[in-house]
Amino acid sequence: MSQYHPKFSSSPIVETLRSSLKNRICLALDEPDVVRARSLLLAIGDMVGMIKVGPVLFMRSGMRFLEEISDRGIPLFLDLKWHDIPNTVFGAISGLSLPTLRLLTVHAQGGEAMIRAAREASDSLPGVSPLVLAVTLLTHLDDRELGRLGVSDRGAGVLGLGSLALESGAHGLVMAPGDLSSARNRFGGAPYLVTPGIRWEEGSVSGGGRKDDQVLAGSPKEALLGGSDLLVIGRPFLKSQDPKRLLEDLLSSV
Ligand SMILES: O=c1ccn([C@@H]2O[C@H](COP(=O)(O)O)[C@@H](O)[C@H]2O)c(=O)[nH]1
Repeated sequence: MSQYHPKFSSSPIVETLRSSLKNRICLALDEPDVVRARSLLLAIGDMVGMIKVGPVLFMRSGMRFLEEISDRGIPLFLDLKWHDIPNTVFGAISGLSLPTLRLLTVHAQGGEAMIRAAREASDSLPGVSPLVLAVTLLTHLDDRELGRLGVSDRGAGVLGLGSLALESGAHGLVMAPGDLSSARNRFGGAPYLVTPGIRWEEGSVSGGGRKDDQVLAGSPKEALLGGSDLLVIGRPFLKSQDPKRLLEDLLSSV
């Protein structure tokens, strides 16, 4: 029997985001060279559902590049994975002013008060409030590393952190493709579930058959079948000779 958690009922803001995105592909723009980042933005920015900016680009271009994406009307995911005391996280999020910002991240391990502060700050932003996503267990952590962090069972760790985060006000979670099915089984369809660690080898263009540091990589099909709302893909596009064709092949295969 499914252990669906009745507390997590569908929220209009999550449903609106689900129905408004062009597709479920999110380009992770982890490009240190701003000129190259811009050329990828111009090549495929209008074709993906969302663009994610994390510390790699943010440290080089600050808010400027985020504003550039937002000015183009592209849904934006700010992935700075805050993990700090509640007051600091509240202050960071409440300073945001990006009209197309739709997702932001905190670490679930920051705990209940921090996640509540993130949610409160996000709710108070003018315009459409971004969803607060909590990162459960990072996709590069193998069992040995998890053991050293005191986590003996990955699945239980993801579900435990996921429960904590959703009960504390997070709209959704970030997890590896292989963790999705048990999360959907436990939490139901309401939370917005995002999956990085996407790798594939299909069709005429390779989607980065190598896993890089993504120990828990899974294919786009696995992630979609597991119930992912958004597939976060970086290096396969960043390293591709023809990112537009790679994206077209991917979109036609899923
Ligand atoms: O557990 C996590 C959380 C976030 N990420 C981010 O997703 C992308 C993945 O990029 P690839 O190049 O496709 O591996 C990257 O921005 C990470 O910071 C993650 O990989 N795992």
